[in-house]
Amino acid sequence: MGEVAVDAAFIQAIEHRPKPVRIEAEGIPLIDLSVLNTPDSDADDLASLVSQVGDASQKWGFFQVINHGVPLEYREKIELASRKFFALPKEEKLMVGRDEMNPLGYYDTEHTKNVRDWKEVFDFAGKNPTFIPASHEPDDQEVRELNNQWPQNPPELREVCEEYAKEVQKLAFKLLELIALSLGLPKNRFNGFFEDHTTFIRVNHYPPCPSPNLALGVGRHKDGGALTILAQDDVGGLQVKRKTDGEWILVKPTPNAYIINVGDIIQVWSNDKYESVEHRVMVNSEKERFSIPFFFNPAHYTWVEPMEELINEQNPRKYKPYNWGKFFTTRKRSNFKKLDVENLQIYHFKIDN
Ligand SMILES: O=C(O)CCC(=O)C(=O)O
Ligand SMILES: [Fe+2]
Repeated sequence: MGEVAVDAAFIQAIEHRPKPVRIEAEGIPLIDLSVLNTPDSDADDLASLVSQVGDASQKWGFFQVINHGVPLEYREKIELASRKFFALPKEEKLMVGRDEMNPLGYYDTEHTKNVRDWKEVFDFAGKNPTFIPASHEPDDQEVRELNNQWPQNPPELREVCEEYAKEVQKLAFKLLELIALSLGLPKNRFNGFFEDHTTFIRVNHYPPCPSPNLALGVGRHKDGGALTILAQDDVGGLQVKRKTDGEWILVKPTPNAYIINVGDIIQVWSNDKYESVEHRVMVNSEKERFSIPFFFNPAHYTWVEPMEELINEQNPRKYKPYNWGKFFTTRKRSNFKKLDVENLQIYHFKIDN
């Protein structure tokens, strides 16, 4: 049986394994952001863009953007440098290994829903230092300072990562404003939550896998933060769970586009108008794949709750407030070690109306 060539820790339950027939996304909207970078664009063009973002966030929770204003050279440089980093011997990569104290750096044993992912990652924070709660314990008020860990090799990794993060952050704020407008809120309604943001950027490397029918690069999950801005290479493997029928849809790579998805925080802010949609990553036996998600997250002390302006008698509040930093640290715990309990999810804060 050539089938089982991977460690049992990687094997998905039968119902979560990828199917041999793959459906490609026709439906994931492709949105042109050039209006944002055209100084004399008119109000109608902006209104049309806002409604496209709103429709896509509501129907799919996912969309791709082109003409997004992030110069291609930054993306090419980080891709090249991270290829060099992942090609290093494991011992060298582990010199910047993540541990329970510092969740930033190199890591190859992440578990999603308690099954090991077929990948290795390098995480760095968008702001250095970044502050998060010292523990997941609700009564512990202590705050921990996180610092990025940079490897010696390749020497340019630090600079290209920092430059990339700076550029993508500009796009993140533009998208945040479009989403606010699409909900009928003032453009800068969410901006204040991001002053001390806890954004982190992950470089994912998915090596070829001898049993792509049994394992996943990342198991099914929803992104816990506000927004994710993902660069994927031309190999493909990201699948999104279509809201209409629950089918897994492959997101076909579009050169130089970014894939955007609304995370759990926007779901809560929008009081469920928008939904953070489940996705996962398939691996294949021939090609390695690289992807770079930028997880745009608010300050750790943010209390996440539905926007007052969106709540009324017909549309009552659907969530109790929760603390983002505690949510984040609780989640991090479960992907560091295999826990017997279910991962913390936003529905744990749901109010039964
Ligand atoms: O690699 C990808 O395409 C997506 C990765 C992802 O969903 C994640 O890291 O949260
Ligand atoms: Fe994700």
